Amino acid sequence: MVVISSPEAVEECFTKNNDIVFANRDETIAGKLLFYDNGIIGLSSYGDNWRNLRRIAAIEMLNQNRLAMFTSIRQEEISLMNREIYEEWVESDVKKPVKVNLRSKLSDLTLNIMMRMIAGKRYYGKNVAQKEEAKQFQQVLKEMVSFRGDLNLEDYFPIFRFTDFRGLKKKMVIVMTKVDRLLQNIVDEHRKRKIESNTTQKKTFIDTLLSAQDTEPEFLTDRTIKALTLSLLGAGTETTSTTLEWAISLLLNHPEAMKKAITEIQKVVGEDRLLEETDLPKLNYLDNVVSETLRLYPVQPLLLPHRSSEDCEISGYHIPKDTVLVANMWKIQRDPELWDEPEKFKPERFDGGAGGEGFSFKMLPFGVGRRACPGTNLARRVIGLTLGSLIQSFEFEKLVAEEPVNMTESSGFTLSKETPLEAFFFSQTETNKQTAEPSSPLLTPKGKTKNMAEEAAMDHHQTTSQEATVETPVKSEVTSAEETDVVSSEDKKTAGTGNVSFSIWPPTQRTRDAIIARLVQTLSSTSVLSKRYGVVPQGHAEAEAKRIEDEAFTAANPATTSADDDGIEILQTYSKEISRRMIDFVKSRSGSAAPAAADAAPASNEETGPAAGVKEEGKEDEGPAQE
Ligand code: HEM
Repeated sequence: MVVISSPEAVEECFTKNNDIVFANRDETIAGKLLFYDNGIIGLSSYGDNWRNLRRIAAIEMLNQNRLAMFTSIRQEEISLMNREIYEEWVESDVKKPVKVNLRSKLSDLTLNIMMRMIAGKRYYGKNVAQKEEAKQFQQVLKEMVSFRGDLNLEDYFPIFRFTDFRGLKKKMVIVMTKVDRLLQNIVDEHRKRKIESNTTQKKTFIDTLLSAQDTEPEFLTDRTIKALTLSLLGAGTETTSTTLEWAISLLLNHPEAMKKAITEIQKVVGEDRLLEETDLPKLNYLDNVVSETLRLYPVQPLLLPHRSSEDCEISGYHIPKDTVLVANMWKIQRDPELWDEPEKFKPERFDGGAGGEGFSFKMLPFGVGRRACPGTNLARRVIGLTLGSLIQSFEFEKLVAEEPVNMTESSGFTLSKETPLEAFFFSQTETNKQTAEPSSPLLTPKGKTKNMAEEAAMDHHQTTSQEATVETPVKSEVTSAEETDVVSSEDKKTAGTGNVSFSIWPPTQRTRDAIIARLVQTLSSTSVLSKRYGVVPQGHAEAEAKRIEDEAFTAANPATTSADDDGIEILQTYSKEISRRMIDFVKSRSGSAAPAAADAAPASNEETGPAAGVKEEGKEDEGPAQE
């Protein structure tokens, strides 16, 4: 094994021809038995299989366009986590901030984000639809993670290859059988839905892979799809949540930095809305905080082990084939020769960006070269957005005011905090807390609340062109109605068995006005709808928007629909009625025959499905979400 710990050596190993020489991975027993015979991206040997896996992951999931399509998932999940924290605080002792275990919250968050992007499923937190399946997933994941600390003697002493020391191999095979079954079920479920719905609509990562299966059947087998899923789940969740845990710990220990981050967010985003991903490029200090966290606490401090595929020379030394190469980035990123006050948390050192010339080969938390992390953009989006949203929505404090958060590092290949981070959270003053609304679904800065339709109306301002075809003013916030308990309006409280339940119908006048305003905007300014059917003059759009909303409100009222407990069905009807009327109006106005049905499909978040619009109403409006 060769360990390198200088930027010069890193450059020598991971550029030019040496980058190819060291592009192999070290094969392990765990990789063989738990990860499809080292068939996931991070463990696969350099060659066609690895190249294809990376290509597909990049094209179908990790490039900037695909990431932009999944923005709403990340924002929703972060909002849901914030809401959960908020509710815990509201439900706890009114006079105190609430103690929150951030490790588990952040871990749940990153798993939910990844699983929703991959398979449209959320398995953690309060709003879980498929509870039994979620339980199985959580259990299997726990079992997989439990192998992590195990040292496999077979990996180090070939003599043990043919034995099963401590029965570890057998246990791994059993766990892998469960993992495989679970993933196969998910793939089958997607395939079934694809056949039944007879649509080419591409939604989740697995959906796109199944479609691609038709064109690349030899490579994109079910096993490859499962291996890709496992690649991203394994590499993209804990890395991100652990970095977040370090970042929050550092901010708690550096109140002046926390203050600067808050001030920047207030300046750039303001106090009336929640931070969004599109704000991130303007939040330089927040970005510096993330970079400085990754410098001090790179989750993969030694990158992943690389293995040479042929003899080569490094710094004048002969390195034989099959040598394992480890790059000690932790050492380089704290080297006093390279960094001013290296042990200090100084986000300012990254003013001007961490990608600048001055940092090349001395700041590489994501690695470099052909085996570098392909998830860098996704990780930075999730970390920036989560960190910023938490800071913006809550005040948080250390458990013991006089003592710094314990920053002891755990042992092992991954650099995590030895003790899970817990902190006190609150979002307003004590007096406000007593009047806080427990139903608050989505927090706006520092605990102000906002109801879903308002959020939806706002959300559509940020909808990317890839996400939507036609914008509609109301949309469901989470995947399915079963999951949706997040909406509030008049907050009609009905005392239950000690719990409080809320109805989302009817919406407040403010909400209805927001929806009308959104409708006017959709009709009278440039949108996919107006591009196709023409822009409606402002005055006309205002009158029609009012009519459409009013008629939809009447049509959706419980007198004409079956009342449900929480109003979700009514809200969905309301949403559909608005969308239907809007489409009818623009079509009748253009006076033309209905255009190609697919082009007229109303907005639908890639996951939320038809709740947002007319999709269910009539075939003529059905069509694939455009990519
Ligand atoms: C803070 C978050 C993250 C950090 C610090 C990180 C860091 C790294 C590092 C150091 C490597 C190894 C590079 C090498 O061996 O030279 C790696 C590999 C990898 N990462 Fe990340 N990563 C993060 C998040 C993600 C995310 C979100 C994803 C995708 C969803 C991802 C997917 C991968 C994959 C697939 C590999 C294997 C690449 C290969 O072997 O070709 N990572 N990551």
